[in-house]
Amino acid sequence: MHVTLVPDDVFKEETALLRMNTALMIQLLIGACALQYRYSHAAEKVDNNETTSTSINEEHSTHYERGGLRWCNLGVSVTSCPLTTAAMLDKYSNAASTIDSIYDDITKNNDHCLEDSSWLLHPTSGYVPRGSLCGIIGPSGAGKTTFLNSLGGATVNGGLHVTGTIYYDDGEQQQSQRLSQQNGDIAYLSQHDNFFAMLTPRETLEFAAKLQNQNKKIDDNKELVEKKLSSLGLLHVADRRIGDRTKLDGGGGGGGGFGLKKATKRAGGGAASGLSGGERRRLSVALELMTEPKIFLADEPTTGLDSSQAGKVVNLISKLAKDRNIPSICTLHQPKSSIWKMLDEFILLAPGGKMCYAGNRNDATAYFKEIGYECPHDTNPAEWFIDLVTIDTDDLEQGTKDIDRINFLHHRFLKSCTSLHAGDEQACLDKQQLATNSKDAGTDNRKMFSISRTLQRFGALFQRSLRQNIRNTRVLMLRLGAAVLQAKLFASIFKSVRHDKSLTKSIADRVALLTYGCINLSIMALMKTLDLFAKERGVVLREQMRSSYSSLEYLLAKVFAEMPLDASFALIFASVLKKLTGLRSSMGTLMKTYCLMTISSVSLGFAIGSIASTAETAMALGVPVLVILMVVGVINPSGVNTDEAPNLVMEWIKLFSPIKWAIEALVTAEFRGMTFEKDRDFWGNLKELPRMGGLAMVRDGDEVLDALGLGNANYNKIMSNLAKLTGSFLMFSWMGLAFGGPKFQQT
Ligand SMILES: Nc1ncnc2c1ncn2[C@@H]1O[C@H](COP(=O)(O)OP(=O)(O)OP(=O)(O)O)[C@@H](O)[C@H]1O
Repeated sequence: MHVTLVPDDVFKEETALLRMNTALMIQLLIGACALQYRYSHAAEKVDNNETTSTSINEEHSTHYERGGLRWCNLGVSVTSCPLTTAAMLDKYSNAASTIDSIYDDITKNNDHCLEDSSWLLHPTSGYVPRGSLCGIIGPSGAGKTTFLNSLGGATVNGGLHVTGTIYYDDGEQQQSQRLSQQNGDIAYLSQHDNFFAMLTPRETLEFAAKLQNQNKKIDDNKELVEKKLSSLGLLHVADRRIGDRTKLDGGGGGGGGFGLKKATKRAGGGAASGLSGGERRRLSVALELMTEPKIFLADEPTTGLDSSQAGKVVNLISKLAKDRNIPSICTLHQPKSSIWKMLDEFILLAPGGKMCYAGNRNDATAYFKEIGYECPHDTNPAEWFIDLVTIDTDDLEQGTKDIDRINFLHHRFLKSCTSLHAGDEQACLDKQQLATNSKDAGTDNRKMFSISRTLQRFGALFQRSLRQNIRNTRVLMLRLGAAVLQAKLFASIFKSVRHDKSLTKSIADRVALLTYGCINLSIMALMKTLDLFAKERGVVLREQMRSSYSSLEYLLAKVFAEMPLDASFALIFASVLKKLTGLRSSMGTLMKTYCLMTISSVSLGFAIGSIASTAETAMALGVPVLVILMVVGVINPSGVNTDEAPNLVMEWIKLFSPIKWAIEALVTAEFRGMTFEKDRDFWGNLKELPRMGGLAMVRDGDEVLDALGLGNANYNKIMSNLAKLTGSFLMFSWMGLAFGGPKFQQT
């Protein structure tokens, strides 16, 4: 999103214009001491059949001096609809057009745009002054998040069309400036808190400080982190692991690894198993404030909190709006009266994103009273307003009445906004030009390449990834136990593969043993990677939206932090298997092959995770892919019929199976050059020969390989192919991360 800082003088000129054009500005002199939008009580006779009506008087001069966030004709539609608020006003009024012919033309050429169903957010213009907290309220599905996303440039490309322009006026500077989330100008607190569960709040903030304030010295960043922890009341949990709220144990893991013992001890030992909902929200706020944002947006910051925690969070956002003198806007679900009173401004949205009010909270009740909807004394105004714009979907007759009422309120709101007149539309268009011209301003210095900064970012990412992996001691112990137990289990199932058993009797079992080892390790590596990757996705998307680091830096950090750990379980599995069985391959060969195959499976997990948007999609994609690669990778134990023409599709899919390459490598190493014992008499030796399928009557290891279709196979070549496949998966992962993530719409 481009939010443009508009010079003071532009607004001052506009103010003068509006003063001249609007008779109602006389009211401004009376209310000059007020610092907010005001809804004038002065009656204005409008349509013939209407009684008195108020209009929303924007105290332009006062507001413009304070500066703030302003949007012009901001709308979100499902098809491209270049309509303006004025055209919308015309639609509802059904009266003779008072707007420029240009808008008439637009309307005529876009009939579908006049349909309510085309809009998720009907185009409107509005303003939130600096230093104020504005709440967006409305029934579920009204379009609150849609509106907030369009303000914050967080509307994902694909399907939806955002039109209009957004400006930021800081009330002081004279230069136009481009604002964006990438530059840290817009803080956007999303509905869900996403963190690395194994990190502490202090580490989480230090990581953000390192990446977002790369120009600052380490000590300055540390000081900043301490300040944030203190100001947001998080000092007492600063060294406690954040934990995962989706798990019953609040984060799992016994603690102890990589500095965690110290962290847990300081936080009060075993009781410290995760942050509460309120603490997590405050940590999210702290993360958004690591830069100096000029706008603070929050999507349902009170979701999942009890009323006391919810009040604290809204109070915090209100305080930061005032302390920093920035506009703060948050969507709120049924705010209780204490939260309602904290709001300076509020926006009422009806279904379809029809704005029915935007302005000062104190003046709202008077405005609605004037138009015939007086809030009863004993009712929370927030509830009353939400009820006004709620459609009864169970009762058809009542539903129709509700829709009529909403259309009336929406129309009156559009009509009351003096800033929506044609002259102002032109001002919007002028500023749109200004925004376009100033696109090059404000280069994001984090994007600039420098080796030291790249290393700094890589270091921070590596450390975070390592901590996340190594601190989950419970999972690590489980994986270690599984590696040892599975090796023991396989050894006991395939008893014939023992030192003291006949070699010739164990041919088929050897193939099966090596194959199961591959399948087992591959499943473990892939599933763990998909799970972790998907859990990190929310955090990474947020950080990438800020251009905190490149996809390559993130991927490399993960590769270096996670792969050695994953490979170590393969080493343990291979060593136990070698110890307990009579496999002919050396310990080194088993370790090398199982390790590379595990790394390849992890890379496959990265590749799938990079294109999956959620954990569910990753699993839904990962499991069938793994099954297919497993089925095509396993060698048919009854031998390969080389007379039959191979299925080309199958052969092509096989190339992408780490399991196939690993099995072939292990089988080749196991059987190449193997000779069978021949110390029995002729009949004894004959009796010992395998008699199963393609392996029947083979006389040495090379014949086994011939029977399995690996007569010309070379261990080193297969390993090199497996390494190349791993590289390809990593390359694909990088491309998936770099190009596959959501793209956001510019307004
Ligand atoms: N990409 C999309 N394509 C089509 N319709 C969408 C899309 N995203 C959201 N909607 C619809 O837009 C409407 C507004 O959604 P939005 O999430 O903004 O509502 P909300 O007021 O925030 O709701 P809630 O309070 O329940 O979170 C809903 O009817 C929703 O189904």
